[in-house]
Amino acid sequence: MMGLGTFGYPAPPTKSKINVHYDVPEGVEIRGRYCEEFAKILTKDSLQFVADLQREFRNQIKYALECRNEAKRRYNEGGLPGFDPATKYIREREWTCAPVPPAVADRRVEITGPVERKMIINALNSGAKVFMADFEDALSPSWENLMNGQVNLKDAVDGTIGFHDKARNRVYKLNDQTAKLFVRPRGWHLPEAHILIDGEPATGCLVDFGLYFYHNYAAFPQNQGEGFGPFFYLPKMEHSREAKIWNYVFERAEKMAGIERGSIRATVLIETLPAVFQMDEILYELRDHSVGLNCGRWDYIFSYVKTFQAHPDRLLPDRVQVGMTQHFMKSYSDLLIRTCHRRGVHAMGGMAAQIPIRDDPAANEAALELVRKDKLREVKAGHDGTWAAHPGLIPACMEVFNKNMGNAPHQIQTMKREDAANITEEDLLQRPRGVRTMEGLRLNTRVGIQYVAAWLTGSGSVPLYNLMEDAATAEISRVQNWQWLKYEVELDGDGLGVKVCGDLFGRVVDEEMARIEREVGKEKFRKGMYKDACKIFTRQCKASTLDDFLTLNAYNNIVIHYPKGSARL
Ligand SMILES: CC(=O)SCCNC(=O)CCNC(=O)[C@H](O)C(C)(C)COP(=O)(O)OP(=O)(O)OC[C@H]1O[C@@H](n2cnc3c(N)ncnc32)[C@H](O)[C@@H]1OP(=O)(O)O
Ligand SMILES: O=CC(=O)O
Ligand SMILES: [Mg+2]
Repeated sequence: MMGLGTFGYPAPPTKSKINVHYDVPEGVEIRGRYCEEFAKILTKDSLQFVADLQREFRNQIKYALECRNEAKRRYNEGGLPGFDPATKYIREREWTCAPVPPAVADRRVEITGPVERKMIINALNSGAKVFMADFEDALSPSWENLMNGQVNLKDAVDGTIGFHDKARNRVYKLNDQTAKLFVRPRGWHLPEAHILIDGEPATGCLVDFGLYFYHNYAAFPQNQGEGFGPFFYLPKMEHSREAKIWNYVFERAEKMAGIERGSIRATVLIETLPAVFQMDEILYELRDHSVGLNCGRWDYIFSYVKTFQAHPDRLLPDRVQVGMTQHFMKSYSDLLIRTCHRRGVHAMGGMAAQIPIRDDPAANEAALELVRKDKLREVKAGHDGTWAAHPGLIPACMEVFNKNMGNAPHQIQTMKREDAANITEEDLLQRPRGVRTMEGLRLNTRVGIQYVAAWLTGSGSVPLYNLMEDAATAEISRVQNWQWLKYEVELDGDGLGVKVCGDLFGRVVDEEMARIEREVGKEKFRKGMYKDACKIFTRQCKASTLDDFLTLNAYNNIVIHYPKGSARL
């Protein structure tokens, strides 16, 4: 029989259960490993709920994704994203979203992290107001990670989650006071290849949402939401039609659960360039279920490159130079604040990528100072809260927000930012300023390869060179390399005047692989997946047509079907 690890954490697979199957409703097939703990999540009823969502919304999802392709075609033919004249009435009329639920009125500092058991406990205990548990940028979506994540979240909502780190003989349990939980499902574009519905891979986010909602809607409002919830973050949308689907999904879920309409609340990440022109429209679609927007700054930068992939006049400078003070980034954050506050909901700031540096106090202080500066800019601009990547950063972020917001839970009424009403399409699209360097190319390459290597082995967020790296930051590295190679840009920032070409990139890849091997050590390099990662990353950087998503392209590498060896996607 499958044993259980300490505190109910599923133990590694044993042979005896390989041929045991999940009890599934008609039309549903599970191709992921069987585990008794997973079976408590993958019940017939919860799978029926996921299948119902899939059947009801699959055509709308397909259509929304086709519309993304259609928009891409327009941008590739020289078009620019902009405000939609057809929905001017939504932008111009006065209306507000439903009032913010009391449980999450104060969100001044939010911590994010993957749905890993120990990290969930640490994050909930971190002193942050909110924990965003991530099935997305911070998670490698392997079957094990996803299903363990569902087990962990259910225990977290029930308040029973615990963990025993045997190696360090350390026991983890929840404090009396914990952060409020938000969950971020995957984006619309990612399939779940281990669950087939009517012969097709399920939509990843419907699996994440459906299973989590089904198992937690009853306990959440009582334990976490003060009558509301569950709460969600929604990633990577490009248009309000995608928000409309989420709104239908929420209504459908509320109906199934017999809970009041508007119980579910979600914050939408504005992290694609097209979406910045749809902020009112997105809030409008979700007005009964909204609790704000968030500046997903890293994916936003990635999206700028992707949207302008056929516009060689809009190339990015080195990644490190594309910060929030670039005019297009500042305009995006200001307009987001104005839009949210006008509609009565939170305008959340984004993630500073710095993390604590344990072995170098001076470097640590410098990193902390960068975080403080970033958070000060956010709170003064009018953001109601911000993101931190690590528990060690919570006190510094909290101090900045406390000093500037005092006891007020948010700035919705006090920072209207009417001045931002004049922000134009040109402001939002303005070319970023800066230079390109060989070191920029090298850094992109060694970060990108190491991130993919981690992702292939199950880690979706990693510390690299004292920064947090996740799928969004890695995407910037990938598409920037692609863009520079495609347009053979001149590296104009280091006085060398070298042009990026295939030969140069090949040499950079070889040298950076050698550097990675030196840095991580021969043993780890040999055992890790650096060579596979290098293949995937360089292929994507050199592709004649830009892949839409690094993780979509790499996904087949982490799909493990049972019985082993059966066909993948
Ligand atoms: C662009 C975006 O989408 S941003 C949002 C998505 N990205 C993220 O959420 C990244 C979140 N952050 C992380 O994953 C981690 O901080 C990393 C991977 C960057 C660094 O993690 P580590 O190498 O484990 O850091 P470190 O060794 O300093 O951790 C110290 C302790 O803090 C814990 N910790 C670190 N980050 C977090 C976190 N975000 N949430 C909870 N606990 C955390 C560690 O588990 C460890 O706990 P322990 O002392 O009990 O063992
Ligand atoms: O999800 C957040 C981002 O910055 O991307
Ligand atoms: Mg993101």
